[in-house]
Amino acid sequence: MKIVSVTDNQEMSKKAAEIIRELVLRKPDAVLGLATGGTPEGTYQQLVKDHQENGTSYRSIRTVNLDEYAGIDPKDPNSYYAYMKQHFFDHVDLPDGQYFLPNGLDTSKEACMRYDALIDSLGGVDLQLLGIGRNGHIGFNEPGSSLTLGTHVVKLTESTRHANARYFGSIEDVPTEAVTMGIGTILKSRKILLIASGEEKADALGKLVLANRADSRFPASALTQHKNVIIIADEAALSQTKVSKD
Ligand SMILES: O=P(O)(O)OC[C@H]1O[C@](O)(CO)[C@@H](O)[C@@H]1O
Repeated sequence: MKIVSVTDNQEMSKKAAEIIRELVLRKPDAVLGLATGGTPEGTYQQLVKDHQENGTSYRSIRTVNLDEYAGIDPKDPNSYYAYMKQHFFDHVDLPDGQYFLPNGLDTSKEACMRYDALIDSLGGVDLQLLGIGRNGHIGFNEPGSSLTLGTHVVKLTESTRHANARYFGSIEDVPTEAVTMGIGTILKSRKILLIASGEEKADALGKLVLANRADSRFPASALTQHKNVIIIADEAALSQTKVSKD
């Protein structure tokens, strides 16, 4: 795992966007694995700015998202589909029909298998963007998740529901389940870019940097099994590690 230490969220977002942009320029039909949550918002802002200023094109790019809440209509403003439209899809020239998310309204085993088959049919993910949960979740793979599964339905932990309640009216409105790419799916990506910002991620980052084997109690540790992982984290997120700014 390569760790890049940056000053703050803005520098993290710029560096992450630069890596994505380089791939899009080098491979205009690349498959991008995308993430939601607070952390990647700045990265999408940078990519949109670059598209508007420099014309970087997404015409032939395909994207697949990590996860979606179960039971939430894509039209619901709290869906990850709506998040992606709001932060990225509606502001670049990525054609409709070239972006995919798990379907929160069809959580059947068949639908999950179809999502993995779709990713395979696109040729696999070139670059998977990841955030990290305070408890070490990646995608919505909570502690205790199998480290080999494909896309599947998960029960969200109360800590994740509370962390994400800021987007909902109240904790009662936060779904209890989600559909997520499994860690098996994530590890198939050719490259993984994990971003982390802020003190609330310091504990998780501290554990991740020290991890030397995959342990299902801390799902992000599965990244130790992948040969091409880059972590971009700011000083606050790295405050419990010995990694210092380059
Ligand atoms: O960036 P945030 O909002 O802290 O979320 C961290 C992670 O949690 C999730 O939103 C799921 O809870 C992931 O999609 C994300 O990577």
